[in-house]
Amino acid sequence: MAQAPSMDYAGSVSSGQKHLGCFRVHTSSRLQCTGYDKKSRTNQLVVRAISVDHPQLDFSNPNWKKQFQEDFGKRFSLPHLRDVIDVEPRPTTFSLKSRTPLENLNGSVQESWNGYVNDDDRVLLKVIKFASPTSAGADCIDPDCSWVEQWVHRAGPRKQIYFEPQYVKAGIVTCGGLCPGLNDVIRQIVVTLEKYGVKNIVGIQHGFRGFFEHHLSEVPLSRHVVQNINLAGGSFLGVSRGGANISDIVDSIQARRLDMLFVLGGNGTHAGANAIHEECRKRKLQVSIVCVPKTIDNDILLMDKTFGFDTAVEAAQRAINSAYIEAHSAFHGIGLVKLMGRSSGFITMHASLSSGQVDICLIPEVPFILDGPNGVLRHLEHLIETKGFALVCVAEGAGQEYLQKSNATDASGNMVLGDIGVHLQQKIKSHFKDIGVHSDVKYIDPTYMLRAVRANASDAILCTVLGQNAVHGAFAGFSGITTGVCNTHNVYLPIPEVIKSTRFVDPNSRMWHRCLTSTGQPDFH
Ligand SMILES: Nc1ncnc2c1ncn2[C@@H]1O[C@H](COP(=O)(O)OP(=O)(O)OP(=O)(O)O)[C@@H](O)[C@H]1O
Ligand SMILES: O=P(O)(O)OC[C@H]1O[C@](O)(CO)[C@@H](O)[C@@H]1O
Ligand SMILES: [Mg+2]
Repeated sequence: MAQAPSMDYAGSVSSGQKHLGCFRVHTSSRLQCTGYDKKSRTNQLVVRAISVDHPQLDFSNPNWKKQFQEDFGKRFSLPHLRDVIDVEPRPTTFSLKSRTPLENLNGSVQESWNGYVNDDDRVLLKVIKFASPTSAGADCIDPDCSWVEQWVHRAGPRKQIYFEPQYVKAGIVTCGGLCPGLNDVIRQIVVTLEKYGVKNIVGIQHGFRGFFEHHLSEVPLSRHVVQNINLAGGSFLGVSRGGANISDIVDSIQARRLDMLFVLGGNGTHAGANAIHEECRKRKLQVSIVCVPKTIDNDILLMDKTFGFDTAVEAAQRAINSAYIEAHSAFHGIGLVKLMGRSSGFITMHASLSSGQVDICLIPEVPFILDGPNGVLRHLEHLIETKGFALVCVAEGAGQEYLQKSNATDASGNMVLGDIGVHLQQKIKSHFKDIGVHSDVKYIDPTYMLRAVRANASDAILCTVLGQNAVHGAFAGFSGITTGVCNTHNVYLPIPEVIKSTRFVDPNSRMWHRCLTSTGQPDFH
């Protein structure tokens, strides 16, 4: 039997006269809160959409919103070099007019229009006002789902910078697994640095290992070197997992005399980059550490999407369409496709939605049972009976409770998963054999084909924006930040806020409901 998502006690909230006990649901970033119901004399589920960040807020206090916003402002304020060292700003060298910065032809300073981002510019993080915690996808702070503005910092070039470009040495490193668009981001970082006037740009090879494995030398980078690297997939600098000894890395940063480090990676890389930033602060180094989130899994909090995701979804279409053709042409054909997504089902959900051919979409966030009248296998029987074939799309992290746990981890400490695709294939085959119905199961696992391709057009644009904004963030003196897109606008976020947890598909969201509408699948529990 598949288990319901596990829950931990996460504190209590007060709402009016009610005192609610709240539990964190492990597959979501929400809390479920229960309160005593006088009528039934039992604890009842009162609300299931309170943000996990503030279970301690007293909502009966009329000032709670102010308190929340103050705290939010602190959490999302961007760490800056001047917080720990004396650094003076200077006028930017990043010219939007390809002429002397901030000057007209006659030499007078141009005040009216400048095209730079003001340090006080903000972007609204949440844009829906949910009328009730029961609204689809509701993400509430208090049990009444009150509207509270949550502002984050806008990304982009500032008028004032904190480095003298001609003396800057900048490094770029790509960590974790591959992702379409890595080369596009590297390229944009290099050309933007050059636009500021930076001449010393180097690539660190094979992730964090490149900092201390001596045979991995620095790769000099320039517009000329990176000109065409976006035409191929992979990483021009190489990637790796593991090998993040923070103190050694910071020693290496000092020895190399790096002033800026651009770190491209997922959750693990962001944790590493933040630790590097903290160590640099401790040593009072004038070094900016800026991340660009990279993951086909789209599992980074707060962002609309990460680069590479769209391309991976597109690459998955070939596998899904092939499985469909095979299943459709075979007698009682069942196509089964397993797609990447260690703990989040975004690729599988979006690929299923995009193809429109999938009958059953299985993701880690939504538990399912295989056997019994409500199970996946019974529904497959129904599909074979009614339409003669079926197509299943499963995320690699789904249904792990059905598989033997090995407790093995990769070099970065990520859990090595069991193969749900092979398990499902065997279960489906033996089920149809047992009930005496012919079936022809065709299993496709495209694995790395999803991420070893070059970025598609929309990801290439996203990479361009992110790469450029990363450089603007470093020159603006921020460190320990990452850059992303929130509600279509470009922002800087402090790293700890995006790695509080993995981002999951919300089973109460409209997108998951759309997927269910499209597949027509029932609840498998
Ligand atoms: N908590 C952590 N603290 C410091 N460093 C970490 C942490 N977790 C992972 N790292 C380091 O970050 C690098 C990348 O981590 P990981 O292999 O998990 O990839 P990732 O960035 O999460 O990307 P992907 O989406 O491909 O998994 C590795 O060198 C790893 O050692
Ligand atoms: O085999 P590797 O390189 O460790 O990468 C596998 C993992 O990388 C991811 O694509 C994330 O980048 C996961 O979906 C997958 O489990
Ligand atoms: Mg990871």
